[in-house]
Amino acid sequence: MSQEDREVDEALALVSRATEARGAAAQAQAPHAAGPGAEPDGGGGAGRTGPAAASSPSPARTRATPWREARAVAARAGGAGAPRTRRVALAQALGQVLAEPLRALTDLPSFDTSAMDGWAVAGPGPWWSVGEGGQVLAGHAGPAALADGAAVRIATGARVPPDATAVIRSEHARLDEAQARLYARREVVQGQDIRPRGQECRTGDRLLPAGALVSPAVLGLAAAAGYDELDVVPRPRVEVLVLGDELLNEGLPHDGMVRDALGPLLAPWLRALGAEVLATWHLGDDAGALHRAVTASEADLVVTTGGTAAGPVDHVHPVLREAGAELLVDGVAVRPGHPMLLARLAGGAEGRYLVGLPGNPLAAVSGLLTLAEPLLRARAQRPAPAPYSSPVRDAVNGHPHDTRLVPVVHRAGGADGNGPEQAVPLHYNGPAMLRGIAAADALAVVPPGGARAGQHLEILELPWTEGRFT
Ligand SMILES: Nc1nc2c(c(=O)[nH]1)N[C@H]1C(S)=C(S)[C@@H](COP(=O)(O)OP(=O)(O)OC[C@H]3O[C@@H](n4cnc5c(N)ncnc54)[C@H](O)[C@@H]3O)O[C@H]1N2
Ligand code: MOO
Repeated sequence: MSQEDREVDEALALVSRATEARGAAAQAQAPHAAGPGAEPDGGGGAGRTGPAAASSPSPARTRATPWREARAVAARAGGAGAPRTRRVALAQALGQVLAEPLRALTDLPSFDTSAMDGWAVAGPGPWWSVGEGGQVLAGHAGPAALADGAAVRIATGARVPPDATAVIRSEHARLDEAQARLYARREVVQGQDIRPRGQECRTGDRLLPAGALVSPAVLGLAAAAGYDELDVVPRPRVEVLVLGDELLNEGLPHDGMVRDALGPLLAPWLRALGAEVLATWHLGDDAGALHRAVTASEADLVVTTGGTAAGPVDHVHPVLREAGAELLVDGVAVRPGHPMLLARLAGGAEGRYLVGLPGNPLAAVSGLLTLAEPLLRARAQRPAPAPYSSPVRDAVNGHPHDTRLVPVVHRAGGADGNGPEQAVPLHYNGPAMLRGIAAADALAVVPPGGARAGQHLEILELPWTEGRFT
């Protein structure tokens, strides 16, 4: 490993082989993430739980939904209700998905077009130069038909005159000005450098399917194909409620208070998942305020942070009960993040939902990807990315019963760095830590029991690596 690699490893806090070898040996006894910077799973809650909690059955454990099933439940919830569509001006469609297939409103090109600056010619040469020194320019109405044996100057993008048989690039032609005769410097092939009408598409051709993400290139294609507006799936509206009296919005932590790490993280992350974020509210630990906010919200999805566990100020469960919500997922067999929940809120013909994220920051990210992401994806009718897996460079400790989500970076394998890509697990993956995920490219899905070095693990990309634009 070069010095530079070492520095990168250090900067990204990568798990060292030595650490993992130790960890793998200890795996059978110790279910938790090992190595410097890792915390015992479930140990982020200010010492309220010990390492033994994960392996001793608890009420939460018995009703925890398996990780994959929890994602499927969330996707089904997001997909419930009638499909929705909204017509927006082209520029507003960026980053949204097409509600209808994009069909060409015109042939493209819509006329026979010169692909080069040069001469349009009819029949075999040499040709008489016609047009009195003028030329056929792009953006002009139909030129006159070209007589057999004639040549006229033409610009790239101009309409090719009727009866022209080829275009000769200016550098491949020689004009004898005295005689007004044009000679080709090389063989001329019928149709050369003419883009025939309809070469790219015919009117009505399906250019893209419904569900395609409107990228900058799609905007360009839609404009070329004649669109001023597009029918897109409206972004799901999300409201974020940050709970906790101990949270500060600025400055250094002091007197047992900590900075709110989730308010700044959630709104842009949710936007990257295709949502429109209506607001982020800081509600403290006030059950009344939470009840009012949940019942009054007009969002399709309310996301809360903190208050999911069973502490004295953990108000999410009681407030949901009081609000007549139906719990669809109440705890997930995943680390971190197992207290996460999904509820269907009363009211709203198309279904309104609440995702309760645990307060520990990486646990909240886990809940975001486990419950909010599939729900929003289905609601926005975005197709799920093709699942993919990557071999993990180092062994990763597993939880005995639960799935683990572990931040990883993608790195080329092999001693020379030219081998196939591997996922390298990062340090600082404890539930209360963001240091690992902030350096990560993705999260690896580690099955119960852990993974061997080289084992293929499912990879969850972070949404900004998927190329979202908003
Ligand atoms: N008796 C038990 N206690 C806990 C359990 C359990 O099963 N039994 N689970 C632990 C696990 S695991 C997690 S995760 C947390 C979930 O707790 P809550 O969702 O109720 O979250 P809080 O108690 O409000 O906060 C937990 C932790 O996170 C900090 N926090 C909260 N919000 C933020 C924020 N916006 N930015 C930064 N940090 C935040 C908070 O200060 C606490 O340190 O419960 C365990 N306990
Ligand atoms: O382990 Mo908790 O689920 O810290 O996230």
